[in-house]
Amino acid sequence: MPEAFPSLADLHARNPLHQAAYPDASAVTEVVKELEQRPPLVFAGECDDLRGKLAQVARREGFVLQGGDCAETFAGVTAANIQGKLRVLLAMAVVLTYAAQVPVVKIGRLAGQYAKPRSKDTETRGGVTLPVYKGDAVNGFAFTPEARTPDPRRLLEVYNASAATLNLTRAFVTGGFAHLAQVHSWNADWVKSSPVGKQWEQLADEIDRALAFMVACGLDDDAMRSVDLFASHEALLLEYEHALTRVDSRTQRPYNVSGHFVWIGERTRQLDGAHVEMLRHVRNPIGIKLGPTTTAADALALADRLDPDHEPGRISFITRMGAKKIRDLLPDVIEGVSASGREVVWICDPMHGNTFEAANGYKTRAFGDVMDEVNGFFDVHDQLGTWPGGIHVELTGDDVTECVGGADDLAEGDLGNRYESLCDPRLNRNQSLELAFLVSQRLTDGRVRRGLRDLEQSGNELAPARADLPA
Ligand SMILES: O=C[C@H](O)[C@H](O)COP(=O)(O)O
Ligand SMILES: C=C(OP(=O)(O)O)C(=O)O
Repeated sequence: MPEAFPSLADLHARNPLHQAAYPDASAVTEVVKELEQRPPLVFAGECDDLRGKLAQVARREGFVLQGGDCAETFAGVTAANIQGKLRVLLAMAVVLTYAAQVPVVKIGRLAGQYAKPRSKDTETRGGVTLPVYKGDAVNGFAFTPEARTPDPRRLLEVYNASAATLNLTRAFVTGGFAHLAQVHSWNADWVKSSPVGKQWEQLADEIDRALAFMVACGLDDDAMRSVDLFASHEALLLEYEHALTRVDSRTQRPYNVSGHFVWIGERTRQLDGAHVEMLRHVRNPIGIKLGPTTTAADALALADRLDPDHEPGRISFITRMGAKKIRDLLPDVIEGVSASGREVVWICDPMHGNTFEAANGYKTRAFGDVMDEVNGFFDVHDQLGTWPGGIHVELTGDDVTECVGGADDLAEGDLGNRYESLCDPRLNRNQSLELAFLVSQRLTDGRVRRGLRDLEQSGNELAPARADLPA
């Protein structure tokens, strides 16, 4: 008999971190009641489907691409903005699937990513101190006392914005927009002169030819019409996540129906904390961020608490150690978890350990550091013989200037041109696509190396000559 889902009061008794300090408790109660009446945003069966796909990834049969805004905004719920994000995610997925030949599990950081844990509770400008912006789910970005006061009614707007985003996303990915025959049109307005734009055009041409060949052979290309794209966000605000946890009529078990995949952040993953307690009861596949202080014992304790049954696909560890530290810190954590016999999904978040302040005051990340962390992630998995299961990236479909470097060589002086993130800097669409090409190269290298190893082990006579290829 599964344990009862804890009440909101039980969770609050654990002193949860990074919550909103609402001035009016009765308004919170009203909002929670209303949210509890709203229909689910996702279905339990879809969460099970994703758990199955993640189990395949853990078995080395796929790769996760998880990406989207650092912080979604209500103003950003427009067709153009959502389409832009989907185009870049789908393009990255095509690069990984076609170039690296791995099935890609696509998970958007979208339709719910509206709340942010912050380093400080307040912000001071010109001698005035106000509550810090904690995401549109909590308060407004404008630097006024009215905007910065947490307002629980914003949670209803989170629900509405997420529903609208999911609705359009479902229409895009199943209604023909994602058809592989459209790859050219997804990015028709991309700068063709940029190196990554040219690389994309070449790949799109190849895909066109491959599809034409399939059709000429009499094969149906209908399977290429639609794709699966799942929604994810950090399960941070207890009022929202709790109100959207429902008992599934098929299984009588609780599911968080605000997104298919929810994760616990680096700042709220305390073993006895409210977030771990809440998510240990739900059946969704869940992510856990692991920063540079994580030990193997921490990771194992979290896995034991959140996945006592060792259920395939249940747990994804999203590591974000920083480019300088990953090669030293990650091996112990992976070895400790692997030694326990667990098969988890390992995902690399190369963003959150690589943030710095530019000389002109912008919070930024360098594309070189992002790539260095991704390379470190692949290096460590190659050395240990474990599977690098995916990447988790903050990105946008627009031409923003928030991260420096990349093929277009953005400099710190360019950051002010188009810095739009309300929290952390995102890769723009060229940087995102460039990252996908580099990751696809690492996956291809790994495939070649594993193929050679298998060939060698099988005693095939071709093996000695091939084994001379670079390690
Ligand atoms: O996205 C992660 C955190 O919410 C973010 O990095 C916190 O930013 P801060 O350190 O500016 O508060
Ligand atoms: C807050 C985030 O990351 P982390 O918990 O890893 O700091 C995030 O991904 O938005």
